[in-house]
Formats: sequence, C-alpha cells, structure tokens
Amino acid sequence: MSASPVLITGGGQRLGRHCAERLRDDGHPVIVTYRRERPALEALRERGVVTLQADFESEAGILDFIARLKAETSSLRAIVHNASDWAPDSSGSEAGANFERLFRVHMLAPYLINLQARELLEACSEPHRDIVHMTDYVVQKGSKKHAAYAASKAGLDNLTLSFAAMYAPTIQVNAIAPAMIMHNEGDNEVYAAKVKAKSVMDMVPGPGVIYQSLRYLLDNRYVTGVTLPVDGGRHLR
Ligand SMILES: NC(=O)C1=CN([C@@H]2O[C@H](COP(=O)(O)OP(=O)(O)OC[C@H]3O[C@@H](n4cnc5c(N)ncnc54)[C@H](OP(=O)(O)O)[C@@H]3O)[C@@H](O)[C@H]2O)C=CC1
Ligand SMILES: Nc1nc2c(c(=O)[nH]1)N=C([C@H](O)[C@@H](O)CO)CN2
Repeated sequence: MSASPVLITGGGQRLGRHCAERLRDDGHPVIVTYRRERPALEALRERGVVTLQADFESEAGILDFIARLKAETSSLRAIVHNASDWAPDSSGSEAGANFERLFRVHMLAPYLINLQARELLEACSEPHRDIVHMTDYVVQKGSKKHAAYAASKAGLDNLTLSFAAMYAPTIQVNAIAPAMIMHNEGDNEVYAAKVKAKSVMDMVPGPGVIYQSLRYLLDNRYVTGVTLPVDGGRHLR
C-alpha cells in the first residue's frame, strides 16, 4: 500500500515550501495548498508535490478545500497547519474585518480541517499520524502591532490541547512556536539587526530549524499536546 501524504497548508513559499521539499527528499508524498499560482509551485510539482488551491479567508473557502482534499486522497499521514497571514492591526472601520479574517485563517481553518479530515488520518496505515499547528512565540507575549494576529495564534495554540485530548491515542497533535526564522522581502538592515538581537542566540536561522522540529514530532510516538518553542531563547532577553 502506498504511503499516505503529508498535507502542508500554505506550502508554496518560505517555511512551508522548505518542509515540503525536505519531506519529498525523505520520500514522503506531499500535498500543499496555495492561494496564488507562481513558479515555485511548478518547481514543487516537478518534485512530485500535489498542489491544491485554497483560500481560508471564508468558511465557504475552507469547506470547499476540504471537499477537494477528500477527492484527492483517501488518507493522510499528517496535517501541518502552516498557512498564515502576518497582518498588522488595522485601524478604524477595518479593525473588525481584519480580526475576523485572521480568526478564520489561523483558527477556523485548522479547526474545521482537523474535524473533517480526522477520517483521512485514521485511514492512514502507518502507526504514526500527526497534526502540527504552526503558532508563534508571540502567543506568550502579545504584540503591540499584531494584536489580532497574536490572539488568533493563541487560539490555535489552545486548539492543540483540545485536539490532542480528543484524538489520542491514534493521532498526535502538537504545535511549533517559532520566532524570527527568516526575513521577509523589504526587511531593512535596521529592522533585521533589531529582530536578530531579540534572541540570545543572536541569529536568524532559516527554515531548516523548523524542519528539524517537524521531523522530531513526526518521528516521536510519545509526544502530544505540546508546543515546541523554536525561538533562539527570546524569553531570556
Ligand atoms: N517566518 C517566521 O519568521 C515566522 C513564522 N511563523 C509561522 O510559521 C508559519 C510559516 O511562516 P512563513 O513561511 O513565514 O509564512 P508566510 O507568511 O510565507 O505564509 C505562508 C503561506 O500562507 C498562505 N496564506 C496566507 N493567507 C492565506 C489564506 N487566507 N488562505 C490560504 N493560505 C493563506 C500564503 O499562501 P499564498 O502565498 O499562496 O497566498 C503563504 O504562502 C506561519 O504559520 C507563521 O505564522 C511564526 C513566527 C515566525
Ligand atoms: N505568516 C507569517 N507569520 C509570521 C511571519 C511571517 O513572515 N509570516 N514573521 C514573523 C516575524 O519573523 C516575527 O517573528 C519577528 O519577530 C512572525 N510571524
């Protein structure tokens, strides 16, 4: 029987893309979701990655994706909820819409996908089945400029506990809480130096440290309901 795929939402770039490529290198079938077509997706397809379009801004979009996921595969080895919108807080009339959108992308989508794709994980013939939520160090601290984003990631962090309790012992549910892993286009040198100095490890490590953490969770059959901090010791500053 062929191996069941690992689903990575928002896998068309940066951390999700890196993990998709590394999982393919390790021989895993992989499905990624994307919103916007681009050359990186064609490169992933050439490596055998299945790509499914998905926009989690609305419940209808989430449910439409779930239906297409079930048409694509009859089982899943793991689900990595990586898709995310690091939107700053909006002012005035846009504040509520911004908050609701981030709630849907970071909480409603993982919640509905976990509920409705449980049968796909249970259908996996391998002994390990995993759900991994990508949260954020900021869950512990809050954010003056990304309060809605931080709150929605805190909700996702709490969903880790609920789903871990609900789905044990057949499915493990954990989270990874990164801090500054890689720069964004447009980060100037002043900002880059400021964020680099926030971790006592004094570095911006790149996505390899996230794949190491994901690999640990996928390979360990006795860890569930935990959040792995991958933040360079931000709490020590
Ligand atoms: N990078 C970092 O330093 C840190 C990252 N994290 C977390 O790690 C994870 C990966 O980070 P990173 O790679 O930088 O993430 P990105 O900001 O690159 O976003 C990943 C993907 O999310 C997708 N996405 C955004 N909005 C939606 C939506 N409404 N519906 C569906 N997909 C959507 C995008 O798809 P598309 O491009 O196709 O539109 C994008 O490719 C995220 O959950 C992030 O919050 C946490 C702390 C630090
Ligand atoms: N979806 C995203 N979430 C986050 C990103 C990102 O690029 N995309 N980046 C960060 C920052 O690196 C922040 O950790 C710097 O302190 C947070 N979340």
